[in-house]
Amino acid sequence: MASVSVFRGFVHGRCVPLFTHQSQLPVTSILIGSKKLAYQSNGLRLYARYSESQSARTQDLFTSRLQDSVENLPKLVEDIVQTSINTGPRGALRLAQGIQAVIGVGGEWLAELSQSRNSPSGIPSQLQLGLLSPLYLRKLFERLGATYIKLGQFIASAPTLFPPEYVQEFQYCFDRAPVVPFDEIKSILHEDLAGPIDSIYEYIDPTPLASASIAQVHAARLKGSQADVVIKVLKPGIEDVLVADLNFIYVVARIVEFLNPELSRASLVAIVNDIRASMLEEVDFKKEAANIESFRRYLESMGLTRQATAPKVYPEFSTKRVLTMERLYGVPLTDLDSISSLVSSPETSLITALNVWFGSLLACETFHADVHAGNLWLLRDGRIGFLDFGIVGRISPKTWNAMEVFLGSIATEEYESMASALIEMGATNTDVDSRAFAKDLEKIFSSIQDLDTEIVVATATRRDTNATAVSANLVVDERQMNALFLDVVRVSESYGLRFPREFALLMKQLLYFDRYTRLLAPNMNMLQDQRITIASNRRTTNRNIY
Ligand SMILES: Nc1ncnc2c1ncn2[C@@H]1O[C@H](COP(=O)(O)OP(=O)(O)OP(=O)(O)O)[C@@H](O)[C@H]1O
Repeated sequence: MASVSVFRGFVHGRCVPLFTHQSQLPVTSILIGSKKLAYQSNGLRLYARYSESQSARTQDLFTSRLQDSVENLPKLVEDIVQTSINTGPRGALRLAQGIQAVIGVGGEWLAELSQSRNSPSGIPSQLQLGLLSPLYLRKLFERLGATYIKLGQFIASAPTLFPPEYVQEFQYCFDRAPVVPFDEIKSILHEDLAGPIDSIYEYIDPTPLASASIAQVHAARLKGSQADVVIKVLKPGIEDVLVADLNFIYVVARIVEFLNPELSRASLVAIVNDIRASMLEEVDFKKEAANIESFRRYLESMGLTRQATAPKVYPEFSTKRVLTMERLYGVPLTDLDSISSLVSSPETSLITALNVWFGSLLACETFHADVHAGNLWLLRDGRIGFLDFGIVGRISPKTWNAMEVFLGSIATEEYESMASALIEMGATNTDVDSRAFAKDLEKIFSSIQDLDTEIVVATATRRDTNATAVSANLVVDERQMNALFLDVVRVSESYGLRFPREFALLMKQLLYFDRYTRLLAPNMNMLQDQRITIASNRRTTNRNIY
């Protein structure tokens, strides 16, 4: 029977040659002498070199790891083959582009290196790690395009997960992406829209309003109604690039998780799968148009159109790659100076934004799941403008009920209800010891006393009575807040809980809103303020009444 060599891998930190061959033997593990261990399962046999000096416990661990590996190997191979088939020829093209990018940035690094060799101060630290140093890795990501720029943005916004020098350097990934020439944009419009472009648009500004990683946005005016619009155009070839890159990243994650099963606890593959699914949704503007429409319907049905809006979509001039929508005029919610010149109370605007967004969690089919400052504006007419519905989440009433209890319990420090809310949300078949879980959560939250905090004191004077009210609020460093939530997730996972994607999406939005609160209403507590309609208020109100 012929054996097929698969690859060399690491099992429990030791390099082992892995290979398979056909066999019909039942599942067994055999230690062959002191040097070799064989394990047979599912018609596969796997050998590993092994040393006598290992302790019995390590041998057991080793055998069980090996057993897992063998069981997972056929699925891994099948997955890799299937993913390669799905990727098709674009995989080869992307590989060539990848090599070109590495050669390009590698060349820059070599040139700088040879220059600094002659300098008396020696080789600067930013060159020492080669292409893995923050500067060159960021340059490489930029050359590799959309997917990696998005990954770069992820690194830049996750200071708790990545070293500060990388977080700092990858902030540049939020800058403008390379501009697609207007002629290419015009030819996409020409291909996608029914009828000549001049018969639809009176005018299109050839200089883009924005050039992001996936799309480019141009200001325009419609022919008949003379309405000011923007045209969001998907950058050419972006879908192929995303499919090839995300499939590649998925395969790498699968292999890494196979070689180091410890990582499966951090659900590496699940994270990559989530990123893959949400990024591929973003490249279909028909979906984005449908999300905007459902948000507008929500505003209409709740009577909120005077407080907030999302751009009206022109479906007759929109396709999968082109989105024509009403142009909004406003400033990001973080531009405090401009906001103060538009409204007398930035705090009221923030409360409106929070109420509209919290309300959408249940009353709208989807919720906006990317409320970074570029997507949340204060409009010139004082309304809140929600832009960019590329990433949305859906939350079931059951998850939201549990989420309400969770948020309420943060404010009231009730760890038993926090534990049962998390158990409710995190799908698991195993019985969770909720008391022990509550104790662990309490430990995490009691560490909040060790966080760097700052007390913000605000005063307000009533004109009629001249009475002055003083309020104080504890402000916790944003990074530490992030770390706190990660700790909650980590400890929950150690109890076998797996949270739905919505949980992470919701937490991320809360962190954005937390940032806006610090800026626009530093003396307000988002989770406890009576003017904001979320669970914790209702719970507190009820408790006060009864
Ligand atoms: N309806 C609109 N009115 C005015 N400006 C708009 C409108 N839609 C988009 N823009 C401008 O274009 C920019 C990019 O748009 P959008 O966020 O929808 O694209 P994106 O590709 O999803 O960007 P990113 O990936 O950075 O979130 C916005 O930040 C805004 O400046």
